[in-house]
Amino acid sequence: MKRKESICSLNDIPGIGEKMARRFIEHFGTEQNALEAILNGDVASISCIEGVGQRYAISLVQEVNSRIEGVRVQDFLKTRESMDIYERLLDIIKTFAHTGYAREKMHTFFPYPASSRDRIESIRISMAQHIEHADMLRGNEVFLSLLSGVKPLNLNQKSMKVRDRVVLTTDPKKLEKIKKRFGEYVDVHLVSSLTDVVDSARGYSHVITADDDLFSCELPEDVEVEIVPDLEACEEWKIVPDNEINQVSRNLQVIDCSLQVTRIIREAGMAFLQEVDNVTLDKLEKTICMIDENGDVRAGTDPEIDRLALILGGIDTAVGSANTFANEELNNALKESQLVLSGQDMLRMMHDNTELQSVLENQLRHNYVSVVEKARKHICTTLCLQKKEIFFLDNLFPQTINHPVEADRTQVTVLKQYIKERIAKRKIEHKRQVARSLVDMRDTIREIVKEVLNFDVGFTIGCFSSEYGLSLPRIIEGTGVGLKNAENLFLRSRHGTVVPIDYAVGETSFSHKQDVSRIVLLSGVNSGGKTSLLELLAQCIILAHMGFPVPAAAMEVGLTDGLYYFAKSKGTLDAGAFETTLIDFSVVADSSGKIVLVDELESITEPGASAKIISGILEMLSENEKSLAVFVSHLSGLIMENTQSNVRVDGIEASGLDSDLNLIVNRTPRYNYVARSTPELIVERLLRKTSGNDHLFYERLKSKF
Ligand SMILES: Nc1ncnc2c1ncn2[C@@H]1O[C@H](COP(=O)(O)OP(=O)(O)OP(=O)(O)O)[C@@H](O)[C@H]1O
Repeated sequence: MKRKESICSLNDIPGIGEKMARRFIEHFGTEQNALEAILNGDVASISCIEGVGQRYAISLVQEVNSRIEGVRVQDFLKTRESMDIYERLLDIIKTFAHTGYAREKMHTFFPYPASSRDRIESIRISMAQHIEHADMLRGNEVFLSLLSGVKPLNLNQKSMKVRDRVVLTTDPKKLEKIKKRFGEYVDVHLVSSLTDVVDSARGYSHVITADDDLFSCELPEDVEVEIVPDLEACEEWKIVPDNEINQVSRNLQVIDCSLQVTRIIREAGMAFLQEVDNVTLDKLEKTICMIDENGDVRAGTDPEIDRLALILGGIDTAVGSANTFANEELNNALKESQLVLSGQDMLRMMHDNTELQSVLENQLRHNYVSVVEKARKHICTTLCLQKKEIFFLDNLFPQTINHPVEADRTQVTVLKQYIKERIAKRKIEHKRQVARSLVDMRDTIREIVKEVLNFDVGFTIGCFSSEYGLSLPRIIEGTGVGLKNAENLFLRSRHGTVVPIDYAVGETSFSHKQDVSRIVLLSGVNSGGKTSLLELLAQCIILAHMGFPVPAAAMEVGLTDGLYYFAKSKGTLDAGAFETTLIDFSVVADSSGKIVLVDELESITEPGASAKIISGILEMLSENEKSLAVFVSHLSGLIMENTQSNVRVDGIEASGLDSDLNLIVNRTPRYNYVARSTPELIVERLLRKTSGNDHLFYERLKSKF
């Protein structure tokens, strides 16, 4: 086991060089955030950093954990195959995660050796709560879909420059300071005359200044300047509320889902995130409701902005229908118009064209004025215009009579511009309000999202446990493993149902007739379930040492220092590979506590020699009081002939074939019983399934038994 270390900065983490540290800081915003992500095991977020894959992220988090806790994954999982079982277990558990965060964080759970009993105990304590949470909420579809919408906050995006805002100052010294603070987000200009101010201001919808000296002069009516005293020291949300809002708006769905998840957990009666009270949750919900995903003011949250937006959106249509209305009305009036001229009038007109024009115009003016006035009023009522806005339309229709009547587009454009500026100003105020609240709630937001993500970590384990009906094992003193109604998870996830097994090795209260043999040979029928039982033992032992519940109705286990699982080798090995296998096994000779599970080691060489090697290994193991071993073998008789030690032989036996020609197997081993491999049953099955030449072939083989 390694010495415990403390990690206080990215520099303390081996493997993170300067370049990588920069990427971490860029991604997480600050070094503190980056460090927190690593220490919290946020594999999902770390994997998103450019040039960091999931594998690296997992190994980095594991490495840091192992430095802090002084334990590595390999400390308990002593062989590649035990590591494989652990990884296959994780694959099953991970399918119960609702967030990528929890899915990846599962890699930070691993089995601890007996020396880390405190760590195992503390994880075990939290399990009851995880299972309770899962039982209450795993059937709640709304909750599950909200939880799936949560992911780590995206805080690494840089704020965009706001193009329609400018800060003006008359002081070159202030200019530098203001530029330094806000230059990245808004334009900052130096002005020295009223003309400068007007020129600068007209290009922006919002103008801010720190100095009131120059601006006390008379500004044109269309130039509005906001004076913010002590600009260098004022809060950022006043000048660029957009920054604070954008941090939230790009995470809006995540925050909203986290809020709803928090509420549902609490409504289910569970204590969750107690440091954030419901009043704060309400306030946060109200605040985030005021903005949309683009950081804009959400429609429906400010009646004045909504009114102005309606004007902007409806003005073209309203003017269009006013034109139509005016022309129709005028045409109707013209139809009924007649002109009666006196002789004198006629004479005057003959001499002067303008006279004709003025007579005609006088005749029509009354109709024209009343029609265009009606049309103009129609626009004002349709768009609910207010006094100042109506003023822009005073001259919407030309004074001189034109036919067809056409509203003056430039008037409309000026009104639109005015409305746009009003909206921009109003939005600034609205955004400032929102940003100010968000600044206060910045930590709360992080806390909520973080806690919900961590909730899913426990919830994942809880759902896994509830789905498979797992139970927490009882930790006992001494060397032993006992299982009641245990079910191999790999078989269950593949086949759905399996036959539950009772089995015990060593000193447990489940042990058969007080038999406390620690070293066992497991014999039995082909395809009887020996490998599956060995795997089942490994699964339960690994999960128990992780502090997790196990796939058994009950389990007793004495904690051990390491698990050695050796899977079945694929055939007789050549000399080199045989030597390597023996070297692999030499590790079992040390005096540490260990559980050794071995599947058909005999195939490494010829049966006689294998039996001798296996008996030698068993003898060594039996001499170590703290070791426990189960060796699956078809050579139990031969091995027992070669050993002097106290080795028990158990057996899984088949009693025959059922009507469908399947083996009738008792999957639970019989204690102290050498079960035959009964290959004759397989031959029998083939015999009964075939006919003709094949049948004759199997008949011949059968006669040999
Ligand atoms: N407890 C069980 N419940 C249901 N089916 C089981 C159980 N154990 C094993 N099986 C079934 O039996 C098959 C064979 O099991 P397994 O490979 O463990 O047998 P084995 O005894 O190791 O065989 P061999 O001696 O040929 O290596 C499994 O694939 C599985 O389908």
